[in-house]
Amino acid sequence: MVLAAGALVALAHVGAIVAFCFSAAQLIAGLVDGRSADELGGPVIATAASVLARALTQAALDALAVRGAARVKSQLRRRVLDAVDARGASGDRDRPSADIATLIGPGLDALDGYIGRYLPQLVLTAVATPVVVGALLLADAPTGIAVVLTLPLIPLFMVLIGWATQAVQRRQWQALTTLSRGFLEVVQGLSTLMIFGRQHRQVARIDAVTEQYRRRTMRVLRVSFLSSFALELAASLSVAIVAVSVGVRLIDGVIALALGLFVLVLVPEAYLPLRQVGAQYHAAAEGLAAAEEVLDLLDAAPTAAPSPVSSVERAALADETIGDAPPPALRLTELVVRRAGRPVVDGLSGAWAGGLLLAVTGESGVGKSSLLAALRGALPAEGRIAIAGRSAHAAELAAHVAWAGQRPDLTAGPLAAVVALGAEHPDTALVQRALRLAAVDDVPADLVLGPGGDGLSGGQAQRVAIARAAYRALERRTPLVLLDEPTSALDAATELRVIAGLRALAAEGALVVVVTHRPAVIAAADERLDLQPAGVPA
Ligand SMILES: Nc1ncnc2c1ncn2[C@@H]1O[C@H](COP(=O)(O)OP(=O)(O)OP(=O)(O)O)[C@@H](O)[C@H]1O
Repeated sequence: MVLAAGALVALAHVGAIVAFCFSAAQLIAGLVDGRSADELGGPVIATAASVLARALTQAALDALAVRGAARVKSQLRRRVLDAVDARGASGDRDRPSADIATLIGPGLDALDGYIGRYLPQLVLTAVATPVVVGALLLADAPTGIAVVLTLPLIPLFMVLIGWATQAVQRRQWQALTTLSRGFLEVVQGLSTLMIFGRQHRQVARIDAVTEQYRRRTMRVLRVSFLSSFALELAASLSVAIVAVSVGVRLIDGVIALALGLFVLVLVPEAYLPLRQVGAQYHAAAEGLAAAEEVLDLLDAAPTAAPSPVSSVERAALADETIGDAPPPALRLTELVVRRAGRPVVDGLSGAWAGGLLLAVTGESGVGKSSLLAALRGALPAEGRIAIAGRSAHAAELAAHVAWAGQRPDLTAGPLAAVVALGAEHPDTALVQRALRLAAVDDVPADLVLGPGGDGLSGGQAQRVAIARAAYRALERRTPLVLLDEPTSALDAATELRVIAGLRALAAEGALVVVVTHRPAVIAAADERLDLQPAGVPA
């Protein structure tokens, strides 16, 4: 759509250029012939009008290009974010988050060059070159033929230069990615590095990567300048050939002055769009390297929301309405959860009623957090997950679940807003209740948390995260509450108070699933699910 509009405006633009060359040639020839001011009035007005039209159409072309680039970038950003979201907690060890941040930040910004300048220039060239060459052939066949013969030199140079450019641009892009990855790693691990007194070593590492990036950028600039020079040279030589032929024929009196001038002014316009395509190619190459990565990332993303339902389970999809007994809050049938292709939960089945505290135990790395991730729809799983008697697809699970992960991951803001995260109108009484259930009585109610829950101790942050899950569970009446090692940072007395709170939460009707290594939580649980390493019989 934008491209079609661009082609129309480009046609008007090239029309203005031809009109300008024609009227300017008429004007100059008229002046040389000593025509009167009255006779020259027409060409003056035509020249002024064509200059104005040229400027206006150029502005319109620029505006269309900027709008098109903004639209494509925002669509691509949204799709990349959706793709990252769809990967869920499965993570991607081949593509760290710093790479993704570079990709959707400076990477997609580099697409400006491709979409905002290169593509419009390509459209302009496709429209302008045939029109200008056609006009030249009509006006003066020998010049037209000379242009037709020399014009292919430019794309030839462009292809040769393009190969060299693409390689250096790609290496520059890789250097930028390495630089941001290294920088993010250092920033993330700065406190650890300082404890071990290794922070200064990182300076040299960042220095080295920055230096590499600088050298690669200079190489890109060198190639860019050299290629612009080569293209200019090719175009100038071609124009010179035509100019000499027109000059000789003017002296011989074979063509009129007005026609000769028209042809001479118009000839560079035949080469200009192609030359600019070459120049814009450099701006485009960096964006293309980024675009390739974006497309790779989108290709690698799961196309549809992963379904937890295997084909053999389709028959069992009907809602559970056996007798009058309430369906279990959670029923798992042959659940398989994979990490990096390897099943960590392999064929887990079971049913648990609401109102219970269920402790999920097992050795470190056995797959407890992965199970919770599957239950909240953040990790694709095979088999069947039924919540309150209804089979739930991965995309629906989050709505039935309240969750607190191993890390509190608190947001900044007043305590009540952090606890009532996502609620449009926080219920103050419910916030108080959630804070009591999570034993958060040592934090002032009016405390304003900094980024990442700054201002709280580790144990306090953990309890505020439990309160946040409790608020959601109470407000939305979620059948499932999932907590991943909620008491790992607590002293024994506080842990007992939190356990009492979790039991009270369960008494409201939810199934409270707690991943834990703590004996006190295991002892207080109504049921225990002890996960075994995949492949080992339970
Ligand atoms: N993002 C990931 N990509 C690939 N494999 C992963 C990823 N996260 C975890 N794993 C692997 O999956 C397995 C299960 O991890 P999980 O975090 O579920 O274990 P866990 O039982 O919760 O461990 P812990 O008690 O130590 O928290 C581990 O072997 C781990 O190496």
